[in-house]
Amino acid sequence: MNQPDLPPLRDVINRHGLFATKALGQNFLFDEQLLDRIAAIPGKLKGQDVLEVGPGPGGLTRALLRAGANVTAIEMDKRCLPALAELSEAFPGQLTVIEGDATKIDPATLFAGAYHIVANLPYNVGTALFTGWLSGENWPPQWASLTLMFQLEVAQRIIATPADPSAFGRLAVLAQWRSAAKLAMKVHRSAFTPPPKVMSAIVHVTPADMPQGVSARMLERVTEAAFGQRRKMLRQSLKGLPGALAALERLGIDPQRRAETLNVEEFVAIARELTA
Ligand SMILES: C[S@@+](CC[C@H](N)C(=O)[O-])C[C@H]1O[C@@H](n2cnc3c(N)ncnc32)[C@H](O)[C@@H]1O
Repeated sequence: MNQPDLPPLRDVINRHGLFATKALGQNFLFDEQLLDRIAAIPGKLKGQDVLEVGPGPGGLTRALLRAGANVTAIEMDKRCLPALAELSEAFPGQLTVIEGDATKIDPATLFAGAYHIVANLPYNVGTALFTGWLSGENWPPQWASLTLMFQLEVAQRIIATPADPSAFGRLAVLAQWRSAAKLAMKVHRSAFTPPPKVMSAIVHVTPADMPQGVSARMLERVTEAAFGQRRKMLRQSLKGLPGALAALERLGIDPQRRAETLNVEEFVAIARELTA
């Protein structure tokens, strides 16, 4: 496919005066090879719908458009809109830009069918968006995959198992009980302008089967209680959740264990026992 000639991203930034703003979590990526590798993580995107949160000057957006995706991008920073309009012109009919706050827009209202979410997320809202996309009783979700940049430490919490007790917690259970979550790529801090203080990583998540007979809300209540007091034994941390101690007994789970020693399946089993 013929690709349009695009100016280097640094020129775009300079021409539009897009100096990075810390309050908006702006750390831009300029390395187009790296951006193409990120856009390849979800698999073939030709003709597929993609939601991008926070396109900024459009580095990742270009890569997604080059891969043939139809991109809907939500950006809060008005200053970026002229640069994104140029991209729209370069890839006719492939890019729709919505000016707004992604935390206030339900992606389901933007797409008729399945879509992928790909984003170099603003760190200040990344975890909230991620947990929102993974929550709710309806499963499978309308999104077909999530490909998201996080601080490395957050990425490690998402993919953690009880073998890594300091990282394993609510985020891991939420990301793994009905999805497959993997660390797709580590990204060095020097790849960003300006470089953030910490390293980053891209997590790739695809929906899996939802275990039968378990309410998502109940699982959240169990993990909230258990990890809310993670140093305490379950018999203490789950005491306030009606029926939880009896459920542990029925399941043969030792109430003297601590939350971080339970695997995802055990959390699911407890929530199932408590789901009416
Ligand atoms: C880490 S930068 C990534 C920029 C670009 N995608 C890249 O990879 O170079 C995050 C972007 O998200 C935007 N942003 C921050 N909060 C947002 C929100 N609540 N809704 C939509 N965009 C937001 C910022 O303005 C910024 O452009």
